Amino acid sequence: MPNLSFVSPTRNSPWGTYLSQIDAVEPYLGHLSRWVETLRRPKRALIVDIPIELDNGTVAHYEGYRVQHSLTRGPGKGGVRYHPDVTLEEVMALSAWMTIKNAAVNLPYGGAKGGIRLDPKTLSMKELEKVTRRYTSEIGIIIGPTQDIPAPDVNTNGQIMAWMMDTYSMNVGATATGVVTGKPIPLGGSLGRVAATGRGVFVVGREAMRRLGIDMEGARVAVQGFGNVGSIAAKMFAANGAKIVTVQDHTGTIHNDNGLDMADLLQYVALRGGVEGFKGAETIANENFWDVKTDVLIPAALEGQITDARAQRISTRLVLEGANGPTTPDGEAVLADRGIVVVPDVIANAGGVTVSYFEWVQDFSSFFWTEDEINLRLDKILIGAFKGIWETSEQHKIPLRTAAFTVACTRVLQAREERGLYP
Ligand SMILES: NC(=O)C1=CN([C@@H]2O[C@H](COP(=O)(O)OP(=O)(O)OC[C@H]3O[C@@H](n4cnc5c(N)ncnc54)[C@H](O)[C@@H]3O)[C@@H](O)[C@H]2O)C=CC1
Ligand SMILES: O=C(O)CCC(=O)C(=O)O
Repeated sequence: MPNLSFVSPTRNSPWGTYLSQIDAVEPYLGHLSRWVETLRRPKRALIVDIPIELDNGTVAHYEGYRVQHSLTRGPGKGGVRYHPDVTLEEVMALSAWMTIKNAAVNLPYGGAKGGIRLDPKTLSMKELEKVTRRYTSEIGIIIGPTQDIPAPDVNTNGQIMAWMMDTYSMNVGATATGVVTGKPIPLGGSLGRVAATGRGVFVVGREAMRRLGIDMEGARVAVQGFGNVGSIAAKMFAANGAKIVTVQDHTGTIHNDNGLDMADLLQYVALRGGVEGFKGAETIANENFWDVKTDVLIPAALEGQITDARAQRISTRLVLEGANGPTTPDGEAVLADRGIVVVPDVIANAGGVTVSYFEWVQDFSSFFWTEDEINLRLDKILIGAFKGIWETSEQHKIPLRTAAFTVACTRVLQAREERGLYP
């Protein structure tokens, strides 16, 4: 299985999952399959040591990464994750999924991702700021508004982006708003970016439901992960008539067969940091999340959640991937056998990077759009991209994931071919 000396993926690990997705698309690439090997290796991977002085006076070292999987269609683009389980292999896979996602919605970017192996909940704000600034300086040699543009991902947000933008700007001696997206509005952030990924999950989900004949009104929805992506997707599904029956986050799993009250739950989570203990729902065992009968299941937390064993138990019609890489190859095979449709991450959660692109364009032109303009353009791009992927899936009789990869990899490899190889 290992195709590179510096990682040891397994079949269902993130990079192993990505490689199996590339294997699946290869037969649909025609003469471009000659170039497919470029997709099986990252262009560039940087590992950095991040030493900081903690509040108690001791020195701690953290491991950070920035991987640029592809720069063929434009600058690298993709988020930065803070999590204790972050590894080089995971960041490689996340960066590769950015290449595919950006091409699937036809944004003029390659793909990149970054991360720091740490638990931000154990750090004070001051320590978090130090880690962020040091990490930004260390990766400063490969990022920049026309080179690679980070953004928020798990456990990072507008504040982290503000520190990154400020550090990079200090180092280059000029304010560089375009170096990161997902910034606070006063620093050149875009209206609509915070909600964009969750909004996109809803918009793409609604399109898929329409095609599959699933009524939005009363549809039973379960959501794993109630952070930026999961909470906003859940709110939009509920606002459009669906019933959010089950929500799981890192604190626990709650269930209400009549539908959870989203306004109350959002307020509760904002105050308490998690869903555990929410009144108006029963608490169920975490593993039972996978047994709840639903019409739509939205994994919106981490990779590798839908394993073979869980896929056997899932009772739903549509899996809508808010998270990156939530379904393992073994899990996906079982879902396919059972006739459960999967709308893949590379289109379902592409709303965030699409509005990041709008933010980058607005920063370059110093001309800012209204939220209505942003949402209109976002919906149009996602609906158009999903239509193309759906039609490709019907044309070749292939799953939506392979169809999305066919559209995206064709764009990347066409660009690769036209650029040529020689320096
Ligand atoms: N923020 C963004 O714009 C985008 C995020 N994504 C992906 O969406 C997913 C979620 O990201 P965000 O919402 O931004 O992160 P977040 O940090 O805002 O929220 C993460 C959520 O996952 C939950 N979670 C963590 N570990 C869990 C576990 N073991 N079991 C159940 N729940 C768990 C947390 O409690 C939290 O509710 C990730 O896969 C990320 O890569 C994809 C596209 C864009
Ligand atoms: O907004 C961005 O640039 C990237 C978001 C991201 O990391 C993702 O789509 O997974």
